[in-house]
Amino acid sequence: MAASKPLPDVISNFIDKVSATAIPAISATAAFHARTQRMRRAAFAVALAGGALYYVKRQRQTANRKALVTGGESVAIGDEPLKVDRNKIKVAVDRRFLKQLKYIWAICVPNWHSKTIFILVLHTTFLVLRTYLSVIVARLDGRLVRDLVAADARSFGKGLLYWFAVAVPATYTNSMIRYLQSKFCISLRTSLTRHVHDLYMENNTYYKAINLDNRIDGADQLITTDINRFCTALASLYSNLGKPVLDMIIFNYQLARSIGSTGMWGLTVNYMITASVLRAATPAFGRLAAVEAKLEGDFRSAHSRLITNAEEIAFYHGAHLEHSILTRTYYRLIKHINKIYRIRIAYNMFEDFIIKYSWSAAGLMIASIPVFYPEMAGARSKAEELRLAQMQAADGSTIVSQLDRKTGSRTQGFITNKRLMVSLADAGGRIMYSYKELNELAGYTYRVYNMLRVLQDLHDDRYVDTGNSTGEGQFSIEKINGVIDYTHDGIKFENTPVVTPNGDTTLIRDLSFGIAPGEHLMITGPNGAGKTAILRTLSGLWPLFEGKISRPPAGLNSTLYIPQRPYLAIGSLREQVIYPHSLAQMHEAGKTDQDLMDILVKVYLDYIPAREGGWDAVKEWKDVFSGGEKQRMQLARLFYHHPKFAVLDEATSAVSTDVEALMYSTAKEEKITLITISHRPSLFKYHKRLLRVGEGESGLDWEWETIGAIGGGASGTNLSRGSLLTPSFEIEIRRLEKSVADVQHLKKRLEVVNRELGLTPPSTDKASKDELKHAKRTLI
Ligand SMILES: Nc1ncnc2c1ncn2[C@@H]1O[C@H](COP(=O)(O)OP(=O)(O)OP(=O)(O)O)[C@@H](O)[C@H]1O
Repeated sequence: MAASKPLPDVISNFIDKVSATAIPAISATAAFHARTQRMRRAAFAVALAGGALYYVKRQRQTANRKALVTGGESVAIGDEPLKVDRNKIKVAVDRRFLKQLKYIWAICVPNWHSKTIFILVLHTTFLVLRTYLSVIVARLDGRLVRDLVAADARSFGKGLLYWFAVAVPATYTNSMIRYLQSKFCISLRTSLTRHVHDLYMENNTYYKAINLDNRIDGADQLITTDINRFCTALASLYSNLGKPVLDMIIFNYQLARSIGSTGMWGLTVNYMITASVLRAATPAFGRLAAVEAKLEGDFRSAHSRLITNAEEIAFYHGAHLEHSILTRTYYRLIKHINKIYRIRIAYNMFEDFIIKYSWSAAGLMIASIPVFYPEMAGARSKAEELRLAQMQAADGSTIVSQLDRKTGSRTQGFITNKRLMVSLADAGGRIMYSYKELNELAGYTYRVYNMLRVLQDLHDDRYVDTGNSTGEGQFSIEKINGVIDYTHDGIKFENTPVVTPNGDTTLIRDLSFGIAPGEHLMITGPNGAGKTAILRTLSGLWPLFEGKISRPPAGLNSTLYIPQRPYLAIGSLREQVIYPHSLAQMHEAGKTDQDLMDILVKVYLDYIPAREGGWDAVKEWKDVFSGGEKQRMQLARLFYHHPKFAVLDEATSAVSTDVEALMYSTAKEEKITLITISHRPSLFKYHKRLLRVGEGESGLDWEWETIGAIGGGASGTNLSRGSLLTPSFEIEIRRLEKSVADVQHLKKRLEVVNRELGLTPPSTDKASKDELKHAKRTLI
């Protein structure tokens, strides 16, 4: 069923439609029946105005609707449609925008004595100074033209000297304004980036933003590009809006003294009408800017993915497909940018017409007031007229010189007023243009605000189910009831379900087991059964929906996790071994390069420093080391940090078995308790306990055993489920080996029987013949 419209909307639409059609219709009828020419004209004017207003409103509504439809559209470029999720973008210069801006401002300027405020005050001082200098320049201009008209060379020369004297502070002021605008922008960006980095890097927020909550995508683009755009837009808006507003106040005051109150009223009315017309005609630039920023992010992340996975893609010959993905993301962006440009053509024409041409005409008309209607002029013009009249009475000058003086004075007044008018029109224009910028700022504000709020939520472990989950699961990301106790000596799971972060899929039911230090544990099970998921839940990366986990406090020397995919950091060779320690921390821990070399001996990598040019060599290590070397480098970290518990998630899959065996023995000798996830039976012997997941018909059950204990499970009975106990692995291995031996035996018997029956041609190979003879002897 379609959602019904709220009543106020329905009523307001009805009123809109009736008034929009009724006003022009009634006025047009009145025009036909009007008795006098004047009445007819008036009725026509009302009909036209009503029609024009309705048209403008419809245009805006259609544009808004189109933007909303585009918000959820499937943009088809190339063969396949790519879904763009832009439904939720609602951006406008409204109260919500101000609230968002206030929130961000509080982060940028935490108190009134911060550096940003100092820059802002200095910036404002220079803006005031520039406005003051503009007034001086306008007056000087008028004076120079007056002296030219009056052919007064001395005064003209003096005026020129003043002109140059003003030029020095004026140019300095202009460049300082530009400099301080940039400083203001940098200061905002620094505060915001610092705040975001703090949020992002604490409490694994960067992990949660990707894996647990999909409210923001492309956090890298948001942090690197969108924050910068927001700060640039805000800083330039302050300049572009602050200065013209100041200009408007000062120039209006100056003009009022020349052109009088009638002129000022004219100016104000002109300003108000044009402002409302422009506002009505301004397209939704905020929303357009927000969508553009998102598409830029998509394009950029498509390129980053290519760089990160270059080798894999090259091996798969995936360039063709990747090329089409890049092209599609690029064309989606360009299609949107082109749309913005097309919208801008019509808007810029309209804006220029209003601001440049109609305002200039209005300005000229108003500036002519003191000339044509001296009685309507302002105080300064009247005082000038009075001064001229007094001079005329005092010196008894001739008619010609009186006229000269009058013309000179009017020219000065007109030029000064015109300059002020031009500056005023410029200021008004910039305020109008700023509306467009304000809209764009609203778009960036929306994105930055959204990112800040989501990061804060994730940082504080507040999640929102944004429709990511199917809702079919037993759990919800919004309700997390599990407890992690960080004060335990060993590791213990009590009735803990292991569930994917969206709460949809339970991977393991009711997991309960415990190990003490020294009880090495091996976790095994089919792919996708949730082995790594157990460790994600243990380390707090995935939510613990129910149950209790007890573990040692978090820290490198408490529990160290060695992941499936080796990670090599940016930095020197030394920093690969000590990661995530810094050099200072290494020194603090009392470790030397010789200690590091001893560690490399343990993992059979002692040839690396000499091969790579020493401990300080800096390279792209992920491209330098082979797969096995990368894994051994990770194990070197294990021996460096020497944790109480080490979690090895398929961490030796690329290492040869003999080296692997030596490393396991060393780790055990060094009293590191191992928790290994692996499918390799050769590793069983290094562990005491075995947890098998993916058991039972549903694949959600688990088994707990003691490795090497005949009639297994005895030592795990306190926590394990008796009904699920199986013989230990050792028994199973023996049983399997016996079965394999039987297979050989039966194969040979089959061969003999076949030969006897003549179903297989006799072998000519001597070795085979001998083998057959031997088989006959032993089997028959
Ligand atoms: N962020 C996530 N959101 C939802 N499901 C996820 C997420 N990460 C992993 N999964 C799913 O959880 C399941 C268990 O993943 P896990 O990595 O624990 O498997 P595993 O048992 O370690 O498998 P393998 O032996 O292949 O490494 C998989 O089906 C996987 O697709």
